[in-house]
Amino acid sequence: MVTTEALTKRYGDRVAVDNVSMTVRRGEVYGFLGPNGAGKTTTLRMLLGLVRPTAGSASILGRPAGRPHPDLRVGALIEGPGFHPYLSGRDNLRTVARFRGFADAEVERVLERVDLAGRATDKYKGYSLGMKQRLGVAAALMGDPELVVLDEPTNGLDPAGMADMRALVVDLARGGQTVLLSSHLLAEVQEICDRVGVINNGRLLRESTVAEMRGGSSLRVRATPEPEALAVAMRLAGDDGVRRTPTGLALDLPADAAPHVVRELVQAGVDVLEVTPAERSLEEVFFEMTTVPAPTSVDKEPVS
Ligand SMILES: Nc1ncnc2c1ncn2[C@@H]1O[C@H](COP(=O)(O)OP(=O)(O)OP(=O)(O)O)[C@@H](O)[C@H]1O
Repeated sequence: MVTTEALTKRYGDRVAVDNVSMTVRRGEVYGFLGPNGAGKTTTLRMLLGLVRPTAGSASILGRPAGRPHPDLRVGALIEGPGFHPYLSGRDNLRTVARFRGFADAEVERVLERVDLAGRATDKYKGYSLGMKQRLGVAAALMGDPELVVLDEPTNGLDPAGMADMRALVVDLARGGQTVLLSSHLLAEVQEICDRVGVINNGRLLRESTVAEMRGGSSLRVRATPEPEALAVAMRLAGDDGVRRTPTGLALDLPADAAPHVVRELVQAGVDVLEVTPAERSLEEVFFEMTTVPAPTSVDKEPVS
């Protein structure tokens, strides 16, 4: 649905997007993940033809990015919706629909889709932030696009608004739409995305499925006495497959190995207090990828 090759955008000396090559596949929810200023919005703007790349190329639904085409079924919400405060949600969407050549029936369809039909006659200025954002998504959904691009769709929303937006994204994907969304929220991406591209300082650090990004699962074991437990753990998971943690041992074994581990520990006379399957969160992985080693004391400014 989307591919970019060495896509780059410079603003003067500043490189906002640096050699980004990414792929979004049909039917997936792709999370473009990175901290503020990482280059997410600039990349999305280039895909939509709102900003011209300095170098590299991008294609969207098989066509070069940035060239409008009547068959190009792409809907987008970039950097918050711009609606008229004194018009109702419905009238705002009707204005958009007229401009884009859609019938009023399409307005009703998208209002239903984002669960705003019941509040469609309320003025936009009276909407909650979550409703405003959903109205923006409704505008993006006109014409039933194959690809929906959403820039930080949950930014600034309260927990209920975030949950509504996440549910809406999952619902779009279930309905067959491909969703490309940006976010700085790892938990959110972990929850709703199939694949993730991690961007920092303009560079794409990694692109993979959420499961691949998090790596294999491990088993957390609390058992006593620990030296005996450690010996059994190393026999089962290998010398490199066991780590000591503040609460016990972490074994690089899948969750379904738990019964076997428990049996072996008990047979060795070890008391098993707890065995829990654990996966690394995307957050842990992200920090591993993006953390720059702290400067040594020699590099530090003298304290005055
Ligand atoms: N029009 C512009 N002129 C100059 N610099 C820009 C412009 N647009 C973006 N930048 C810079 O490019 C970098 C990437 O910005 P971008 O908005 O793409 O990041 P982002 O990941 O979307 O972050 P945020 O979540 O804060 O929007 C930032 O350093 C930003 O200051």
